[in-house]
This record gives sequence, C-alpha cells and structure tokens, in this order.
Amino acid sequence: MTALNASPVPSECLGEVVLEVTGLSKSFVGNAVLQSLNLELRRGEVHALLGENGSGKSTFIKILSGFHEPDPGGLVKIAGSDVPFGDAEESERSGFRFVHQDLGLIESMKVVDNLYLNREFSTRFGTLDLKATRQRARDDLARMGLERISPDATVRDLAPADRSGVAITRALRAGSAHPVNVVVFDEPTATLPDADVQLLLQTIRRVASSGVAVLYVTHRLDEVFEIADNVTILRNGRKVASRPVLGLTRRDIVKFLVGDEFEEARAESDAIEEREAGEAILEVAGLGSESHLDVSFGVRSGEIVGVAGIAGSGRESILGCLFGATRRAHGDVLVKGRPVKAGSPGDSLARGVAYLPPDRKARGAVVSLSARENLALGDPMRHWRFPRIRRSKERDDARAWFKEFGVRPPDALESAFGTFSGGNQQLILLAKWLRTDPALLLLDEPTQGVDVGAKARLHHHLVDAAGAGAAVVVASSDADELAALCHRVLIFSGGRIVATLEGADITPRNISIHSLGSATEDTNS
Ligand SMILES: Nc1ncnc2c1ncn2[C@@H]1O[C@H](COP(=O)(O)OP(=O)(O)OP(=O)(O)O)[C@@H](O)[C@H]1O
Repeated sequence: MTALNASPVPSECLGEVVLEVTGLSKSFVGNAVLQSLNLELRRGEVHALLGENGSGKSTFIKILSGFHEPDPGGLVKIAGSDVPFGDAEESERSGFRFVHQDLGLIESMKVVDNLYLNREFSTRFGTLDLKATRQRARDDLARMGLERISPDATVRDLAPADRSGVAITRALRAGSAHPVNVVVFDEPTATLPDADVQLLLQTIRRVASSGVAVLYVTHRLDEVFEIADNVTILRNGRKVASRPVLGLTRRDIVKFLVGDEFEEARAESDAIEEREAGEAILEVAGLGSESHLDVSFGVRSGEIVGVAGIAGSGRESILGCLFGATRRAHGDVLVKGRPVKAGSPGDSLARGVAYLPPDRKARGAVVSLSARENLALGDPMRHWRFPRIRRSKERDDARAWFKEFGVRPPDALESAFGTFSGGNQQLILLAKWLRTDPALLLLDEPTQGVDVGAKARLHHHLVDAAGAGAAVVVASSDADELAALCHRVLIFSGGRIVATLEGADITPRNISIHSLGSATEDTNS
C-alpha cells in the first residue's frame, strides 16, 4: 500500500471503523438543520454524502472542521477517541483534513510554496533548505501519483485537476505531526472540466486505498457510481438512507434525494420542448477579445442557446464579454438591433440584458444584505411610490418568488444572503434577474452546486422565460444540462465557435466529443 500518511495504516486495518458520528444535531435560531445524524466511516472507503440544497451537508462538514459547535448531546469519535467540538486545531489533530471547492491556493505562487508555506525545512544554520523542501514536494506529489506536477510550476499554469491535486497533497503532506484519518472532499469536481474529473477521481481513490476514509460530498450522481463504496443521503437535515452503492440505481438515489417531488421534477424537466423562434434579440458580429477570435452568432426571442467547450476554449468568458463585464477588443454586439457599448454593463442593463456571473459570491450578490434586498437589487425601484419604497409590497413580492422557486428555508426572506446554502443562493439570484423580465438572459454556470430537484425547477423557469419571449444563453460545463435545455449549442474551442449542434444532434456525448475533438485539432495545429 502506498503511504500517504506520515504513519501509514497497515493493510489489515482497512475496513476498520475510523469515524463514528452519533446523534449529531445543529440548529440555527431554532431552525433544526441537522437532526440526530448517525454515521460510520471505515478505513479505505469512499463514502458519498448527498442531499438537496440546504439539506445540511455543509453544516455537518463545518462541525467536523471545528467551525460550528453542534447542539449538546452529539458525539464524534475518530479512531476511538472523542473529538472536541468547535476547535479547528483539535479537528486537525484528530486526523480530519478538508479539501474545499475553493482550494485556497495562491495561484501566483509555485507549487512548492503552496505546499509548505511557513513550513519550509531549515538548515542547521537556521536558513531555509530549499533543496530539501523541493525534494519533499517531489516525494509528497509522487505519493499521490502526481509525478507529472513540477514543484517549480506556478499554480496558475496547472490544469484544473492538478490544482486540485496540489490542494490534496497539501492536505495530506508528510511531516505533519498528526496522522490523517478522514479526508473530506466538498464538491471537488463542481468546477472541473469533464476531462479533468477522471484524473481527480483517480487521486481520490488513491487517497482512500492508503487507509484513510474519504467523505465525498457531491451533487453529481454519475460520480457516486464511479467512485463511492457507500452513500449517505440527507433530506431536510435527516439521514434518509445510508447503504452500499452496489445494488442501487440512479433512480433509487434520486427518489431518496427528493422524495415525493421526484415525479414532479421529472415532469417539469420533460416539459422542455421546441418552440418557434421569434425576432432577433442578440446579434454578435466579429467579436474579438483577449480570449476570443472573430465570434459571430445570433439568438432569437424564445430560443435557449447553449455555450459549451473545455476550459480555456472561450466558453467561460464569452457571456461576461457580451455583457460588458470584460473588455471587447473589436466586433459588434446588438440587442434588438441596437448596438451595445463595449465594456459597459450599464448600457447592457439599460437594453434589457441580465447577466448571472459564475462566481455568485464575488460578483453576483451582496452577501451581507438579506435575500429580499438581493432580490430587489435587479429592479430596486419597482415598489417605489413617492416618497418611499413600499417595503410590505417588496416583501410580498419576495415571498412569491421564494415560493415560485422553492427557496429554502421558505420564510427566511430577511436572513442574510450569505446564510443560505449554495444552491438556494443560486435560485435567489436567478429569481432576481427573471423578476426584471429581461429581453436577453445571459447565464454562466447557472446550476453549479444546485441539486437535481432545484435544477429541474430552475430549467423549467428558463423555459418559461423563453416561452414568454426572452432570448436565453447558457454557458455550462455540464453537458447533460445543455442537452436537456437548449435548442442549439455552440461549441467553443481556441476562442472560436467550431461547431453548432441542433435538434437531435444535441446529446451530452456529442457535446463532449465536439468540445474535446476540436481541442485536439487546435493543439496539433
Ligand atoms: N450560519 C447560518 N445561520 C443560519 N442558517 C444557516 C447558517 N448556515 C446554514 N444555515 C441553514 O442551514 C441549512 C443547511 O445548509 P447547508 O449549507 O448545510 O446545506 P447544504 O446541504 O450544504 O446545501 P448546498 O448543497 O446548497 O451547499 C440551510 O437552510 C441554511 O440556510
């Protein structure tokens, strides 16, 4: 067995219970978000943790990491010893390690510096022993099967999976005084392109087989079947299932996840159908930017157009550029036949363009304002009647959107945006823009971190918006999402549109093949 730990676990210990969680609960101001959770994790297993948005997954992880204290009465034991609550150092000492979606790497620095920031090895004269530090980096990366990563590479230049690999290596680096027992991955593949997902899953498998238990939080069901031995499913803070993956079907898992809403969510998703396209809403001609070369396309009223492509293809930045959030070097963007000024989000907004950026916390919302206030930001004067804004009308309006979108908790209108779970934040932001009846809706990764039920509801709202006459453009790394939603899919590669899929040709497989195929041609040329 490969030693990832400073003190490797003998192979006969594989299968031993390493984590025991008993009766763990957590309430926020009387709202019970985790209720009497019992869970066991064994050495060598990958244990998937699933649950709809707001079901309590992050709260559980935050208790394990020492960030939250649970309600009295719960117990967490690791390798037989009680873990004290509310103390991050104790959590690390007990052998918990965490790899969050936000990897926490300093992108402008080298791999070696990220791995050992403030933990370099020193010579006997007290100076830094750079040679020894670099060798340790090489050894630690090799233990993870990541020999391909140079300690001297700058993190920014690494492929996305390798960036995750560096974060994992850092979490498990040798030389730590405390053994590693449980590694928690929080949606590690959410922002990874398909091609990188496999590489990362291999690394995670390797971590588990070294004798630690892996807790793997995800919304992607395919990954559960690919990597997990066991799965636990939370609904509304309660465990509804915990069992081996073998023998479960995708349908079983979805049923556990959404309960009775299952048939409803499916029916909504099936409602997506072809519609007659109307007048031209968006016309893009010869657009060029730092990441784009001569991009031209149009979108008509009633159409939902997808944008696909691997990382670096131009897919991630085209919508921001159309909206004016980033620089346009040349080319024209017309909305309803009238030119939109380059680099001017204000002009785009004035023409009825709404933009949902991919990074909702940094650019999409004001996290300290309430959900109601964030909703109102899209159209702040809607309830203005001289001499003031009618707050009760604004509240009624927000309540109706919460209900319409199934935001949870349903009565938390006045809670700070930052206290909502990731998926519910996304629903609130989408509602904020749909509320403005935009002519053109530009959505970057609209369902990242959104669970299956909410995703179907969100898609349903987009279909409705298109049905009511909006033009919708969705850039997504999720081929299933584009295939389920779009009338047409533009495939980007090397900053250009290299293929357009329509009708029956829009399948997840075709989207992936075209995205990757064009990328290979580009590399060869
Ligand atoms: N600090 C807080 N104050 C009040 N309520 C909170 C706080 N943190 C979380 N919650 C609530 O607890 C519930 C569970 O949230 P949690 O973040 O654990 O869900 P999740 O399963 O991780 O969801 P997602 O998949 O969307 O990330 C949510 O209803 C959320 O609004």
